[in-house]
This record gives sequence, structure tokens and C-alpha cells, in this order.
Amino acid sequence: MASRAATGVLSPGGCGTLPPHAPPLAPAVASSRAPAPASSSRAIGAVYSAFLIGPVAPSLTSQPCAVPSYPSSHQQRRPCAPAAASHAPGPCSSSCSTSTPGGGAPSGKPRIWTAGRRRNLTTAAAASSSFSAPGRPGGAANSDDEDSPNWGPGGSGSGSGSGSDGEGGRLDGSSSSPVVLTTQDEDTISSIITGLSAGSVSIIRLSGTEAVPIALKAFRPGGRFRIGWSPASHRVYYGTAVDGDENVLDEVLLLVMLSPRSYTAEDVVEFHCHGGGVCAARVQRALIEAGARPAKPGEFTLRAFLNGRLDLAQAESVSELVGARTAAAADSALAGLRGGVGSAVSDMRRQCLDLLAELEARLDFDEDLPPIDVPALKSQIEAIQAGIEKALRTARAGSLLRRGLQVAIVGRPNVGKSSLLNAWTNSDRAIVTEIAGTTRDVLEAQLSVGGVPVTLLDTAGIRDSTDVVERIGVERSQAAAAAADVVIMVVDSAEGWTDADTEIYRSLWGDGPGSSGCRVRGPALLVANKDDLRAAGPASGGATASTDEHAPLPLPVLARETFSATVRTSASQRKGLESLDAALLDLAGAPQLAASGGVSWAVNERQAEALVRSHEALMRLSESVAADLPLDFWTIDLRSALLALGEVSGDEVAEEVLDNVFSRFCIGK
Ligand SMILES: Nc1nc2c(ncn2[C@@H]2O[C@H](COP(=O)(O)OP(=O)(O)OP(=O)(O)O)[C@@H](O)[C@H]2O)c(=O)[nH]1
Ligand SMILES: [Mg+2]
Repeated sequence: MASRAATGVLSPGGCGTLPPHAPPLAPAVASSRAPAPASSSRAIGAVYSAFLIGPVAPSLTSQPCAVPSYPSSHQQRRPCAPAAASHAPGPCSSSCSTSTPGGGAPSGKPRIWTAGRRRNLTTAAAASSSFSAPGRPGGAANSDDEDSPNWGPGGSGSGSGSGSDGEGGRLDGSSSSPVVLTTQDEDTISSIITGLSAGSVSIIRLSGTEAVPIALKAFRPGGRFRIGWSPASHRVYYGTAVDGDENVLDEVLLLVMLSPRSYTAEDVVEFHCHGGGVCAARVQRALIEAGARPAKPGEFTLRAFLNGRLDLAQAESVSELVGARTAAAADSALAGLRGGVGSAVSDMRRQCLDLLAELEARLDFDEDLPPIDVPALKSQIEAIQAGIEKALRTARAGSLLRRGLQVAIVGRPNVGKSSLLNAWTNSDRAIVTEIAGTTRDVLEAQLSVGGVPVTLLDTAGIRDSTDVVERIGVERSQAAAAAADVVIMVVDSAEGWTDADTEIYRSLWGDGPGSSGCRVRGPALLVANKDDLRAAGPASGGATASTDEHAPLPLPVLARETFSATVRTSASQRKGLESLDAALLDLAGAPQLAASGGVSWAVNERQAEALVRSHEALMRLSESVAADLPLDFWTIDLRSALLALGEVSGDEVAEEVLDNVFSRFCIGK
């Protein structure tokens, strides 16, 4: 018998891919969208939803840690040079913290200047206003901004700087002043950054201007380092960790990384303790007593972002990398961390800025400049849109890799559901016996299918039963099928489709997908298991002897449109599993994942939503151009497109978005 069973699609009209039930878009991303023309809005909406898979059960999504609330009182600091590579408190510390933001910029035009680059932070009100454009410093206020290509689309980076409108948007009169976002305070933060489970090493990280002095209060160097010793950057020192009473807490290694050459771009010191949690907890307590503050979830990465060490897309990739469940997901996150999303988006931003410079120059010096080359402008807009669409096409793969799929295996008792789970996951996770009704509860197992993290749910066989426990199990099976992203219905290949299968079908799909009695929301596969018995013929329990692994499984008319594919398997002989992999990936719309073993960077939902808004704004711009509306209208749409692109990288971002992004991090990240 051939080892691969058929995966022929029995129902050409059936659902070949996951339905476009796109998840609700991140509510925290304040929309700056003016109502798009219905046609263009629908068009890109459809494009977007086609890139995404539906929501999955909470158990599949990465578990958020305690949600922090970042103080909105981000201190404002004057521009100053990156801290020198010294463990003395950086030059920006206290002296800058109360200074006029922007180093002379007028009040109301606060700005960010940290070791890396400025971050423009739009307020919620500004971000949500129609036609909101980032506050473009106008006139003299713009004069000190030459080194800030990220200072809003109308900034000197664009080369325009008309200064005629003062605070941004021309037609709506809205002022979307960026507010300062810097490292939120001068606190030095500390956290255990490794897990608390058993391991040989636990690491505690300190970050902030006082990291070194605080660390030295709790560290006693061994060997020749004694009086007057101070650590050098990027060196490791052996010694002991002590509390305030000089009690030795652990033997440790101290790693010093001075600003700006550290993860946060601040002074960072790490204590490498013995693993297991107790030592690390004691050292962490000593560091808090010595003056550090416990870090909030994601606060190290937030500081890295605020200090220009990472863009927002890279910061999100850190979280995705840590939470990756498959190698392909890790590869994708790593590609994002290495700047994949950010560099694609900054290319588009640059093109938008160039266009905006052209347009604004015409607004201010119309008589002196040649007329706009409209065909060239249109093709530039199309090129940017094409870039956005390309990025959006990665959203589906990204969503699959991040969220994975929850797959429920349902069917009659004894058809081999548990055996299939065991064979597919190469484990003995589920109890298998020849007694019908062995499985009583829903059982989970994880596997990677072509890089997609899959949670398999083995369920109790569905049948009428007087047994109370079994009845509850059946209800749970039906609930699991209803909530799953994909349902695999297992039938006995030797017996074929039976009346009992029809009953189960009706209990889950009613009169078919979309009918009023249908409880299943996701697409479905049919697995004909025990194909070894069918092939062996009647003597082995099969109705017919057939070695044709592609032989179709006759189905009642009712069920023909339901299953995207039928796969014949033999769980006991571990056959047909590759076909099952392929059918599942096909269903999820990710054959390329299986082929390549992974994808490069992929945008996440927050980024996709911002990209869609940018695309919509560019569509409106095209329409304004086509309708020959005044130039002012063009710039408004272009600014909206820029603002949305800036949200992806974090160059223009509402504080709420940051809260939302970093609240998903775990403590210590
Ligand atoms: N010949 C053959 N036997 C199989 C195959 N898969 C499962 N079996 C046998 O079928 C019996 C039932 O298998 P299970 O995996 O427990 O079936 P189940 O669908 O989980 O049953 P319930 O838990 O009762 O719903 C066991 O004796 C298995 O060894 C197969 O592919 N070929
Ligand atoms: Mg079972």
C-alpha cells in the first residue's frame, strides 16, 4: 500500500481557504482616517481581510502579562548629545530633565531627543482627529530642526518648511502637536530577565543612569579588584552579590554595558546568578533596596525604543521572537528584529516625504516653480501603494505564524481520533483503546505543521449516551469544534460514511455551512482513517479490498460542499500524515510556508491596520489628483498617509498605541 493517501478535493465548491473573518483591528490604534470613498475603502478592506486569518481561541494567543500602565508624565528633556561611554550618570540626566523641550523650541512644540533619535508622539486626540497631520513646526520654530528627518512630514526632512500654516493641517485647523516621549523618568529599573523555572543561570538586568552605582552597592568583586575599583564597559567581572548588611547572597558574574552600547542605550548592568529563582530573587531584592525600581513589563524594550535603539516594529519583533512557537515563527520575528518591516516602511515614508516636499513647495512658491508633473506624481503614488500592498501580503503568513491554528478532531467513537493525534504529534499523549468512548475530555497537543504552530484538540467521540460523564464530553467536543479554526472530521475509511456520521455532521453543521443549525465557524477537512483496513479488504474488517489510496470517499449530498479535502490515513501505520500536513496548510492558505520552511518578516495586525490606512489615504490622494482638486487637499491626504506609515515604525505614534504594544510584553523584556 502506498504511504500517501489521497488529498483530492471532493467538493470543488467547498471552502478552499480559511474564510476572511478578519479579526477586529486593534482598537488602541487611533484612526486618523477621514471617511474614505466607499469604493476605495471596500477595495482595500477586502485586500486586507484576505491577508488575515480569523481570530483564534485565547489559549492559542500569546498570554499577555500583567498589563502595565505607562505613566503619561513622560518627562521632557532638552536635546543633548548621546551619553558618553562612561558609567557616570549620563549628561542628559538631571540637568536636562526640566529644561525646555526642544532646546529652545517654542513651548507647545515639545520634542524628543534621546541617545538615538526623536520620537514624535501624537496625542490620542490628535491621532484620532480627521485629517490629523503631525504638527509641523512652522517658520522660525522649524529652524532648529534640521537634524530631524523624523520630525513630521513637513519638517526639514522634506525640504519644504513653508511655515505658512503653523500647526499642521491646513484645512481642518486641527493641531496634532506631537508630545514629548523620552525615557519616562530617571529611574533605574531592575528585573529578573530569565524565567524562574529551573535553569543553571538567572539574569537580573539593571538599566538607567544609576545602574552602575546601584549595582556596585550589591556587588563585591573577587580577585584583585578592591578599593576604588570601577567596572569598564563590556567586561565581565566575577564576585559576590551582597545585601545591605554585607550578607553574601550568591556568587555572580557582573556584566557591564555602558550607554549607548546597550540594549536600552542606557547604562545596563547584569547580574548572572545561579539559576532556580531563589538566588535571583534575593539579588533583585537587594538591588531594589539599593535604589532600583522594579521594571514594568516591556519597559526595557520601551526604553530601547524611546532611545532610538529599536523602531517600534523591531520592538514588537522582540516580543514575537520571545513568544515564537516554531522555528519559522522565530525566523520571521528575527527578520523583523533585523529591520525588515522598518526599512520597508521607511522607504515608503521617504517617498511620501519627497512628494510632500514637491507639493508644499508648489503651495508656497507656485510662480517660481515649474508645474507639477501629474503623470509622474501618479506613478509615484502607485509605487508607494504597491509597496504597501506587498507588505500587506505578508500579514496572513505573519498571523498564521504568530497565532497558529487550533484544530479540533471530531468524529464517532473508535474511528481513531486519539490515534491520529498521537501519530501526528509523534507522541503517546492520548489514551487509545479499542473501547468506544475512551476519550472523555478535550485533550491538547502541540505540533508544527510547515512552521505553523498547531494546537490539536482530541475530543470525545460524539454519540448519544446515557452516561453523564460521556454526555458532558460530547458537549465539550461540540464546543471545541465550534471554536476551532479548523475542524477535522474523522470517519472510518473501511466502513465509509455511515448514518452515525451523518448524525454527527448534522449536530455540527446543521444543513451545511452557513445554515441556521451550523455551529462550526472554520473550514473543515475529512479524514478517512484506518485506511489499512480498507486496503486489506473484508477479511480485515474492510467492506472492500482496494489499494487505491486516491479512491474517493462517497459522501451524502449534504456533506459534499463542506470539506475542503479528504485525506486517507492510517494512524496505526503512521501513513497519510504528510498529506494531512499539506491539506491543512493549503486550507490555511500557507503553502509557501511549507515549501520554504519559513517566511522572512511579516507585518502584524497593528502594522497592517496602519498600512491599510496609509493605502486608503493614498487612494484619496489619487482621487483628489484625478478630480483636479486644490493642492491643499492633496497634501492633507499625503500627510495622513505619512502619519499612518510613521505609526508602523513608531516615528509618529500615539501614546496609547505604545501602551498597547508594550503591555503585551512580559516582565524583564
Ligand atoms: N487498523 C487500524 N486501527 C486503528 C487505526 N487507528 C486507530 N485504530 C484502532 O482503533 C481503536 C480506537 O482508536 P482510538 O484512537 O482510541 O479511537 P477514538 O476515535 O479516539 O475513540 P474514542 O476515544 O472512543 O472516541 C484502537 O484499537 C486503535 O488501535 C488505524 O489507522 N488502523
Ligand atoms: Mg479517543
